[in-house]
Amino acid sequence: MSLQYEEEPLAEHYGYGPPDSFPKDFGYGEEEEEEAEDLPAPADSKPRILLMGLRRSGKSSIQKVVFHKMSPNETLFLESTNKIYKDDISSSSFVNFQIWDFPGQVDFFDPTFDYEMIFRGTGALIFVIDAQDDYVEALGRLHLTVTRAYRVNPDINFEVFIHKVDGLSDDHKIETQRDIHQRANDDLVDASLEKLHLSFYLTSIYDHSIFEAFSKVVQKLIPQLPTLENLLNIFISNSGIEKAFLFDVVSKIYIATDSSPVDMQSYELCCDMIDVVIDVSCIYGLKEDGSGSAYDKESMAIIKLNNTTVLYLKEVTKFLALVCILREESFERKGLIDYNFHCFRKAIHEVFEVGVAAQRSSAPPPATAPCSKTVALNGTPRNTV
Ligand SMILES: Nc1nc2c(ncn2[C@@H]2O[C@H](COP(=O)(O)OP(=O)(O)OP(=O)(O)O)[C@@H](O)[C@H]2O)c(=O)[nH]1
Repeated sequence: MSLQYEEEPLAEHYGYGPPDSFPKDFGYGEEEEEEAEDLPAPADSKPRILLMGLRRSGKSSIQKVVFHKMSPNETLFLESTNKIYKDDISSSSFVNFQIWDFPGQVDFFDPTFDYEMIFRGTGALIFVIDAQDDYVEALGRLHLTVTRAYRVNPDINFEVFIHKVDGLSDDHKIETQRDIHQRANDDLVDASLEKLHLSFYLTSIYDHSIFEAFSKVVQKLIPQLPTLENLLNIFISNSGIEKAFLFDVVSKIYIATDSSPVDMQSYELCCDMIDVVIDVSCIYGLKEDGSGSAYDKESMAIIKLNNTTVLYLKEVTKFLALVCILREESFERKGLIDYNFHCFRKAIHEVFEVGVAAQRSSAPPPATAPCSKTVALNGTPRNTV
């Protein structure tokens, strides 16, 4: 990557603009693109993450902020969604899913709304509740939605985002979460659906909580997660590193971390580092004619903070970066860290190659078969409906 001055706006290269400017090719070049074409997956057969909830609860904002780099303030001008918006993000992200954003007023009794087909190919259903509003109606809708979905596909992960909590005090946040948790689960017990598990998250697009919550949602859908965690544990313990995150660079959601607890500040620090690296790279890293990529095999960065902490970022795959937090003393053994990283990177590639091989050898299921999970090129499961 050579550092050259580039006059064109950032949006042209890294999707800071409207959704259409999101980079289609965030990778290194044709070789890997061709490999991807070996495994065609019709858009509609990709596993889905559904975003549902009442009108104006914040569904489109979440999708735009997390996957399209829209700034939170811009979401004030989003128009109401009036049909299902399918967003296929797999060409620019490790997250090989379609995100389906539903209009607030979905009617399950409408015969044109084939909810069985929709829920059958769904990996996760995110139900968004506006915590700044009266949530009684939202809870009724949540119950109706999850019970319908569960009957069609009990394997769906049900995730509830208690959203817009930026407007609440800390006490109010906890109280709201407790109340929503209690009422939603009581409704399920009344319907004899104790087995249906709901996970709750407090989220806001105005801080990193929405990225953290999305990270957890996506992690549950990655079959290789335990292997990735193990590899990260081995890597950090042999390298004197305190914390390591494996990031999907484009969305800044972390797809795995070592097993030490995640503290929000460390996560935010690593997210900010990715922003800095990509911004600098967009301005100074592209060729004069605008070709090249803001993130490639050469991408790496070291940031030394004034509190003897070092942040170290290295490229792992076309979509993934490893971001580590370590002490300055440990960074003196950079040679060892780099050697361990080399082994770690190789192992990650092997993990995903096994996934690709498994997918190649498995015969495609018939079109009418029930949902079956295979593994996609980038490692995420690919459900076929
Ligand atoms: N304070 C705050 N406002 C938010 C947050 N997320 C979204 N909003 C605002 O909520 C409003 C509605 O957001 P949308 O994303 O359009 O909601 P939606 O659920 O997609 O609405 P429909 O398309 O009508 O179903 C917008 O004005 C957003 O700016 C948040 O985390 N905090």
